[in-house]
Amino acid sequence: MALHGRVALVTGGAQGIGRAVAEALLKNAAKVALVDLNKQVGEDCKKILDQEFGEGNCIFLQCDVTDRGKLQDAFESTVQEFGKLDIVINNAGINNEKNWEKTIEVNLTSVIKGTYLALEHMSKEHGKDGGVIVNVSSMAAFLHSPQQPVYTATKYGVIGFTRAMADAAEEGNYGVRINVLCPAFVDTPLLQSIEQEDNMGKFVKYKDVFKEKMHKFGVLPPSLIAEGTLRLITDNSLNGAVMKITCSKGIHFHTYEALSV
Ligand SMILES: NC(=O)c1ccc[n+]([C@@H]2O[C@H](COP(=O)([O-])OP(=O)(O)OC[C@H]3O[C@@H](n4cnc5c(N)ncnc54)[C@H](O)[C@@H]3O)[C@@H](O)[C@H]2O)c1
Ligand SMILES: CCCCC[C@H](O)/C=C/[C@H]1C=CC(=O)[C@@H]1CCCCCCC(=O)O
Repeated sequence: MALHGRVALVTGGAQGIGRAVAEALLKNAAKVALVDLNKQVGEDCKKILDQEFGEGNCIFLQCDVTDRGKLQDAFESTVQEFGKLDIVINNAGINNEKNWEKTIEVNLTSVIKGTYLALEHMSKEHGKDGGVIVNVSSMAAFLHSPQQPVYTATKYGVIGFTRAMADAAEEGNYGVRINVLCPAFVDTPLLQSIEQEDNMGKFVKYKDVFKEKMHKFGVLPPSLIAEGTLRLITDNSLNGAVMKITCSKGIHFHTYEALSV
């Protein structure tokens, strides 16, 4: 899929990985809806992106992705503003082992909601023209994190759901490709949450262990994650792909043994 003139919705788009993806999309002449809970950061981000890429190419929609109605409104506002929807990046995520139910709501349940809403607006089964969905998981789904058991579970879940939905989309001829992104540590504000007892709960005592892992494995720039995301969007051969991004191997793909059925 070429990006020029395409319309993308990015959840968690106000900062971090989501903002980097939004910038990369705008650089390639796509239109972007930044969907984020944080009003101030989101409005500031939009102002900067408008200055860099011109007005009319980006909107900010304050929305809690766990609120199904608000998320549906954000999808509808995006189509109302730009006339269509081609790309959805379900990126919003949190790290909270104390309020772990919230972590499941944001990191997994809302990715499922966002995927189904994306299909309502892009799938041929709904009379639309097709598109691409990228769901954001983590390398925590491959090198599980004893300091983040529920975060780890949500990221495993995003991979399983996305791979199953990609097969469903192919079998059902939705015209939509669905891929999953698994970055290692990335230099964003999310990493600061490992210091907070409010986020880590009883696991905060292991924060030095976590920092040692960050030192060992390295920390990626958000721009590299954006590069990988654009590849998942533009490479029409990719559906059900599990992209890993690490300091040691860069952008690469996880392969699964074919089940002998
Ligand atoms: N930073 C990393 O090391 C890393 C590594 C692998 C995967 N990830 C994943 O990448 C995604 C983005 O993480 P990040 O590092 O950019 O984090 P971040 O905290 O910098 O940005 C996340 C954004 O999501 C928004 N958000 C949080 N909850 C929301 C909600 N309920 N509704 C709407 N928006 C909400 C926040 O306001 C924020 O702007 C997450 O899914 C995260 O799990 C991050
Ligand atoms: C504080 C919240 C931020 C969480 C960010 C991210 O989702 C976490 C990933 C790490 C969690 C445990 C790991 O080992 C994961 C990192 C594994 C890195 C593996 C690299 C392997 C390699 O380089 O070959």
